[in-house]
Amino acid sequence: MKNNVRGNLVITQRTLQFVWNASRQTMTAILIITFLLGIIVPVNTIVWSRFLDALANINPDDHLSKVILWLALNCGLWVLNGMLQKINKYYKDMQSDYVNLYITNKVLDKINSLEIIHFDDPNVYDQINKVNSEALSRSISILNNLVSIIQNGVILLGVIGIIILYKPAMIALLLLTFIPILIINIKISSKLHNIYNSRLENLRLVTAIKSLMIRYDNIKELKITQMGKELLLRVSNTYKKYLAEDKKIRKRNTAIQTFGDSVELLTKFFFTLYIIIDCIKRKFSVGNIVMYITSIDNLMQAIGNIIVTFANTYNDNLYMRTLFDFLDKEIAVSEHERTVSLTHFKSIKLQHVFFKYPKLDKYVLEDINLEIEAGKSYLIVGLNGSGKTTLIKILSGLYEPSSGEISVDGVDVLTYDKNSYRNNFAVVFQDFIHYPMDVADNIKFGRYADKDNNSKMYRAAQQSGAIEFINKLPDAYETQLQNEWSEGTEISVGQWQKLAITRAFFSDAPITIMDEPTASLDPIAENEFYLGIEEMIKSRTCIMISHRFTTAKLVDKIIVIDNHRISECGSFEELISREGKFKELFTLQAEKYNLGDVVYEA
Ligand SMILES: Nc1ncnc2c1ncn2[C@@H]1O[C@H](COP(=O)(O)OP(=O)(O)OP(=O)(O)O)[C@@H](O)[C@H]1O
Repeated sequence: MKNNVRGNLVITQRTLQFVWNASRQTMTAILIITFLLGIIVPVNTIVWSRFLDALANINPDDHLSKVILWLALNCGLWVLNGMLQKINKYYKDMQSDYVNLYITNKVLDKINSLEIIHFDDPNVYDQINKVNSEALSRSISILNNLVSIIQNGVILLGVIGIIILYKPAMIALLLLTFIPILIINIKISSKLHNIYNSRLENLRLVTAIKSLMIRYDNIKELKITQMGKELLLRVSNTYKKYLAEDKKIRKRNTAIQTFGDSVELLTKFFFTLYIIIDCIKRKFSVGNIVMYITSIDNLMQAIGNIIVTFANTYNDNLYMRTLFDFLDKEIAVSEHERTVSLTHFKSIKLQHVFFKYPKLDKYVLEDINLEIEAGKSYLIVGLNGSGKTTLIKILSGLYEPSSGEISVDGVDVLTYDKNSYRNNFAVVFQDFIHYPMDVADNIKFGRYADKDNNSKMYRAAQQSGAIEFINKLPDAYETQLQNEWSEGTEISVGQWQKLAITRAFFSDAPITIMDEPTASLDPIAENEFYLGIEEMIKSRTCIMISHRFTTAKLVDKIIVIDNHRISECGSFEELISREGKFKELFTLQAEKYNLGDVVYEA
């Protein structure tokens, strides 16, 4: 969207559509009340002038009824004005909550629909951050601007109606004096927005440091390394730098705005003086003189408000543009129409697959040729950074290969609907999620469609070996996890890993992938895990990444990744009989387990 008049109108219109969609009834109430509030001002100006005239023309023996009537009417209008203001505030507060809910839903829905590749771009984080911190207040501000424009527009029409009877040229003259004020306001808004944008990434870093400092998991390391002070210093240095910049900007803006206000006041003074001299010459009544002076005052206020509102809307649009740019973000990262559902398969084949991450020039996977057969089990081994996890991400459909083909039973994977393809996988990543919820949710999130199937949950916990520690928790499966929440219980790293494995067992996905599943397990737990895996291997396709070669004999095939390529692939017997990378790594690890007379087979 462009930053021209048309672009701004489109953003304003889309924002108002948002506000309107959030709650139509509340918005209708706001518009009606705002209109009434606008009418009250010119009506009250006339009523007050009539009161003054009735008062000026009163004789000692006259009845006071006329004076009392106008005064009572004036008073009644003020009471009505006060009531409407309060009711309008109530509706505006409600509307603000509805808009908050509406925008939150839209943004989270969009975040949910983004692919992992979008999150490799730091700009996406800046955008989300800006949207999260600004979109609500800006859309409410645009609602307030709309309300202000309607109210001041009605006032403007009312008082123009009064002044036009007196001197129409005055209106044009007044409008002209406000043009420079509008330009100044827009320039200030643009500048502030540019400054805000230039700081986004640094401020995001500061927020990340602040939340890092209050994470329970991090506190132990911060206490030992005593890096809390250093982090605090970095946060406060960033703020101090911006504080110094803001001081300069605010000083200049204050000077400009004070000058603008003075010009406005002087204009008002000269207009009022002119009206008084002119009306006295033309022998107008006191009531009429007061009516014209008040009308000029109201007119200037209404024009001033409308101008400030336009400048604010322009400013808000700069922020709302980010929301709409974010919501309009292209989701399709592939030009293929992926509509076919994948329910079952016999084999997944990778042919000449190359892959590089968007930010890297080098390939992380090179010429990968591999067949994953349903019902078989695999172990992927290789040095750190060789590309094992990346291979899993490609296989499970999180990234598309840069070149080469993945096919399912001979059909290009790009034919299949992404989610239906991903439903075939249960993956335990190294950095799996610790859901801040209870144990049951942490397990059932593996396949939430089966959330009512508790016996399946108990079976999965049995298979993973998690059942024992879960039963010892204060509320067993209903125990809230993590100390940060009331009644929360902290569990160990290994116990979290067991839960993540249980989550995979709970899922019925035909392929289970586990990236370093035993890294945090004690020897007994590791043994239990392998018993569970032996069971799992019988019914599902299983792929494991592990630096521990204990699994090597359990699986049908071992895939060795060396320097981003598959260097070997075969059964344990085949690979151990070759003088390759696998034998080298296996022998190295086996030697480490050689304790005196006892040789522990890996
Ligand atoms: N999102 C990403 N963006 C850019 N580079 C990445 C990304 N993820 C991983 N890499 C890089 O890709 C390479 C392979 O990473 P990968 O995680 O696949 O290795 P790995 O074999 O699983 O390592 P480890 O055994 O340490 O888990 C590494 O050099 C890593 O820095």
